Amino acid sequence: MVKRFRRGAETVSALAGVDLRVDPGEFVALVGPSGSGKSTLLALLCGWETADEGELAYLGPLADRRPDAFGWRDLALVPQALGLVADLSLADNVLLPARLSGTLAAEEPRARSLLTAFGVDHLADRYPHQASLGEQQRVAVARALLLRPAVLLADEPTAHQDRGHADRLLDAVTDAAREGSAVLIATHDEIAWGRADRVLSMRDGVVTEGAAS
Ligand SMILES: Nc1ncnc2c1ncn2[C@@H]1O[C@H](COP(=O)(O)OP(=O)(O)OP(=O)(O)O)[C@@H](O)[C@H]1O
Repeated sequence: MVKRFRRGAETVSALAGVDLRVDPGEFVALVGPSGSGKSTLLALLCGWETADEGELAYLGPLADRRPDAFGWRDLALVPQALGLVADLSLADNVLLPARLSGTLAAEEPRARSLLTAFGVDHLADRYPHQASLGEQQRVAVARALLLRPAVLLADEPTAHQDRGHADRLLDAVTDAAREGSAVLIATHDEIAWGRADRVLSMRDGVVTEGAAS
């Protein structure tokens, strides 16, 4: 896939010909310097942006559908900016995918257990602005995991965490892959690279297999 952005007279080639495949059950870490195109790739994969050239195809039960029409059960994203809803409590943010899919009561126990696993259960009734950035990030990951999405995308999901909380998030992400999700996370966290099934390196809008030396 190729993606260019216009910046005044300048054209930025954010993705210069990216070719990748992620299978169900696989945990793939995407590493690369700032500005190399990681967020742009995730934006294409979730349907926020469209490629200028090339093709994005989801297979299996997601085949022949556009990602911008996917529900939270199909694809969940943890964006770099987290995207929590400011006027919902942290618990209600986690439960939002269930509320939108009409399965609120059924998912309440899982929401509670994710909040507990991520050490934010005692903050369940607070609003995002009343929580630290790291706590908000853990809530955003819990929301993404809630409905066990077929595709899980996350942009630097451990960026605001200490090692202990980062490891708990990585445990949950690894579990998601073991339960069948196709997982792709952009990360600078070297521990995450070690836990992934595969590492892809991104530089100047190009992806190569393996960690860059
Ligand atoms: N909307 C946009 N308009 C113009 N240029 C953009 C836009 N979005 C991204 N870019 C440029 O595309 C390139 C790739 O950006 P991207 O955000 O994908 O990088 P990244 O690898 O995710 O960086 P970081 O690790 O800092 O989040 C950068 O040169 C960036 O400045």
